[in-house]
Amino acid sequence: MTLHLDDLRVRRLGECRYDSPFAEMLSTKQTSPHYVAEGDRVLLEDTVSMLSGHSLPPGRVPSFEAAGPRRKIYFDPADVTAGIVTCGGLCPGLNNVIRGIVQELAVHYKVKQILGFRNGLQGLTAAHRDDTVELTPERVRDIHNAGGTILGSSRGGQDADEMVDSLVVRGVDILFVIGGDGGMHAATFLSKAIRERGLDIAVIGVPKTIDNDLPFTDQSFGFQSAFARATDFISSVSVEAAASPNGVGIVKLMGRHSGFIASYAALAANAADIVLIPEIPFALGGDDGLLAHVERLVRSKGFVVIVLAEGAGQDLFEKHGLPQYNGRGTDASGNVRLGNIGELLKECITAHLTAVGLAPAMRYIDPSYAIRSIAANAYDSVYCLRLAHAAVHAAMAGRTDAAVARWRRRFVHVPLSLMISRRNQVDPDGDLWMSVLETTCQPAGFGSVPDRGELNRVP
Ligand SMILES: Nc1ncnc2c1ncn2[C@@H]1O[C@H](COP(=O)(O)OP(=O)(O)O)[C@@H](O)[C@H]1O
Ligand SMILES: O=P(O)(O)OC[C@H]1O[C@](O)(COP(=O)(O)O)[C@@H](O)[C@@H]1O
Ligand SMILES: [Mg+2]
Repeated sequence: MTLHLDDLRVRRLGECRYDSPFAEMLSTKQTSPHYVAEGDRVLLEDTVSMLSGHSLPPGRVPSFEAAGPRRKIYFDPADVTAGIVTCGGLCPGLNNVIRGIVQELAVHYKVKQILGFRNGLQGLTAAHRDDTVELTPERVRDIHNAGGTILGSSRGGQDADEMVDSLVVRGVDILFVIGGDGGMHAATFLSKAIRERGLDIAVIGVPKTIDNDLPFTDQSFGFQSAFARATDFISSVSVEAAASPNGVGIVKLMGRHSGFIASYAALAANAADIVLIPEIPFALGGDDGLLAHVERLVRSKGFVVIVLAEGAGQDLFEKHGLPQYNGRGTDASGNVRLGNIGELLKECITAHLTAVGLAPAMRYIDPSYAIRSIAANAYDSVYCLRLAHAAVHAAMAGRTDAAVARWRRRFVHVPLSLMISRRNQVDPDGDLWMSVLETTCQPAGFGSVPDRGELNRVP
């Protein structure tokens, strides 16, 4: 997908006429290695070859608007009611983002009111719109010390027009949607409905997901805390496997379509022999298949440690006639329910090793919810706070239909249309996967497999 400068422009509700509380602080600021001034832009691409491929003057090269406070703002803070909603699966740092948004809005902009909608987008339906939480600095003071979200979250479809009605009824001028790919889709549809009705409401997304599968953001918040926690489980399983005759340790981690958690956790633990991710299909049988490799490792080193993402090997269920582990339909938000690849591997590896006289000591764990329900670590706490500040500045300056993100270490505004335009996945030809191969010493592939494009097609 070739992107042009115009694809990266963010929508504005109108002219900024009010003085910003940050005007004085900004009066002397200009772009420096550590600051991108208002009006300057952040490059989409960062290699000489990609830049020279455009043959465009610098001002026309694809770039994002820099996030941050503006000298002039769109909304009169004294009249602003803001709303916050958290959607989808839990992720470390949700409370940090809520707290950061509330503090920035209340302390610096001194807005009129901040409402927390409960239990995800369900809170924006007619039946639940009046059951909001009044968010004040006092109410959010300690929430960042806990995982989860004080607002609650949910999956499940809601009608965009009904949600816009709720915003109108509750007098909301700015809505912050903290969500993953689903939440960003919902925010896009909300924005569209708002535009079609000619309403003056800003919608700003804050991209959230432990899967790190959202595009145009270096890493989504909470990802680092989540994979750090996953690392502990890999280390435990590896100790168990190493201490058992023919030990086989398997850790199944989250990651529906993207193997970032599995890859990073495996690198951090530096104890896995095999990493399996959705982006790289694999075969079980044959001399160059997964089972033969596992057998070789058990024979040569005495044990094997496998880290896998839940979305890996989804093509194997049909192929091996194992319908009992097959995924069934979709969840309430339309996400495909996956087959349990961990159980499938556990069964196939046990059967194979037993058949060749190496009956294994199987150590299988699935710590999925244990890694995403924790509080944010120090790094993510800083990141969440800065994203929250960026989200508030964007909204107060009348930006809408946009998300805030960190891109190439700078904070930027990304149109929501781009946030939902594709999925971020581990590139089998990229340097992250190369590091995984270098660390695990696993072969580049296991057996002959279906075409990658077929498997990873974005639905
Ligand atoms: N394509 C879509 N269009 C509109 N709303 C969506 C879409 N996908 C998901 N949603 C809504 O967004 C919310 C969050 O989506 P979900 O997939 O559960 O989590 P996440 O935001 O973490 O990806 C849900 O309430 C869901 O109904
Ligand atoms: O059991 P749940 O709540 O449906 O969540 C499972 C899914 O949530 C995730 O943790 C994150 O997904 P989202 O960020 O899109 O909500 C996935 O890795 C996992 O498949
Ligand atoms: Mg999602």
